[in-house]
Amino acid sequence: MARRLVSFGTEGTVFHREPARPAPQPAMPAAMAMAVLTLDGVRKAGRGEAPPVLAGMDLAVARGEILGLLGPAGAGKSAVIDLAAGFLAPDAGAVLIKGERTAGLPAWKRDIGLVSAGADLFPDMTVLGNAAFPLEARGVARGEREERAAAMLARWGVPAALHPGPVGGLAPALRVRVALARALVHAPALLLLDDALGTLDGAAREALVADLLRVRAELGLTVLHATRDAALALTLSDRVAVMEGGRLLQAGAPRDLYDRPADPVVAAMTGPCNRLPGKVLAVEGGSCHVQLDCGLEAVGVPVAGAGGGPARGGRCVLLIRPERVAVAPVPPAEMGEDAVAARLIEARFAGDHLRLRLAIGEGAELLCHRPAGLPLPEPGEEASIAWDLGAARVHAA
Ligand SMILES: Nc1ncnc2c1ncn2[C@@H]1O[C@H](COP(=O)(O)OP(=O)(O)OP(=O)(O)O)[C@@H](O)[C@H]1O
Repeated sequence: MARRLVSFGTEGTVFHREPARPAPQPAMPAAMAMAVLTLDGVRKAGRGEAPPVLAGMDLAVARGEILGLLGPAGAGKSAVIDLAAGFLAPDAGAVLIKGERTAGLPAWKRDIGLVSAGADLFPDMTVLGNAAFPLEARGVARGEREERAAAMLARWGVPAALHPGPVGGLAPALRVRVALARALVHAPALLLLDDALGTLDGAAREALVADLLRVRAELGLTVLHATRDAALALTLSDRVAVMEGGRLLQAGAPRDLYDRPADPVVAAMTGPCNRLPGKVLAVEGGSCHVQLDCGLEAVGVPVAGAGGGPARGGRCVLLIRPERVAVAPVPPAEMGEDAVAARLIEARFAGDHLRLRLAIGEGAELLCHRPAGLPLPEPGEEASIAWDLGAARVHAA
């Protein structure tokens, strides 16, 4: 029998070949001129028959902002970093740093610092030598550069005096810290991080995220960081830009992206999400009534995507995050008017929460995250589920 799921009470400096008088450039829009980094309609073709690396990318990183580039392998995140760093040239469009076009400007003349995956330190140099290198390349005298490098290393919790030898044997977390000190010692306008925290996990990663946020506040950094890790992107960033296949899918504040993804792909990339396919019965007053393929009837918020919103009679998909599904070890009538029968398939302990797999309707499965310690049904036992109307979002399929 069709049931209805609706609201429930859960809740280096060399000058060369530059023209004496630069050619006049078209006027920049104000927002572009104020951004530290701008990608303006950047295209980059793939190799041979491969699809484009970037298919018309617009992106702006504002001064003082931490912008996370989030996407799967091959999305084009490193390409964006490499374009900003000057390791890659666009086929069309423009890359601007502090409002200045960068075409032809080599990497070492750009006002940037870069930490790539694996940190890429000079293995035979000391910690201090590595951190001081950008100043040495800029002709800063030895005494001053070592003083500045030591101060920057201390900011990252690496006292140079404690690490007098070559960096070759340093632990991964220390390597990343030295690489960060090296990237920032010359006070660049933009810090580029290409999966810089990818070699770290657990406490080491947590500590580095905390230090990045602290140093950002101390120095007023502007950061563009690329990662495949949704949790890291959401935690570290003021804004996240979600990419796939060389395109920007959606950019926004972490909370907005997570709670209001523009489409199911962004929803899946930003965290675990249940997808229940169905057919639209009606769209009225900000609600979308859906006949789910599993036989249940449900209501969610209709979402207007790039191709339009859900329309009566059309196929759709209802999305709901696992933590927005309430579960009770009681029959639906006891849980509430809009609760629906469910059966617990499996409960797995995940530290700060339990991961429940529940069977609903005919052949559908729902993932649910619940804080440990709440009363839950045993596997195989009858149970009930419900969710708030606003937690379910309906997209046209
Ligand atoms: N110089 C280049 N010219 C043409 N294609 C390239 C170039 N560099 C990389 N690519 C291709 O561009 C695509 C995007 O690669 P990119 O490294 O930017 O992805 P990514 O999102 O950073 O992935 P990952 O998370 O694995 O690092 C890949 O298919 C890659 O093979």
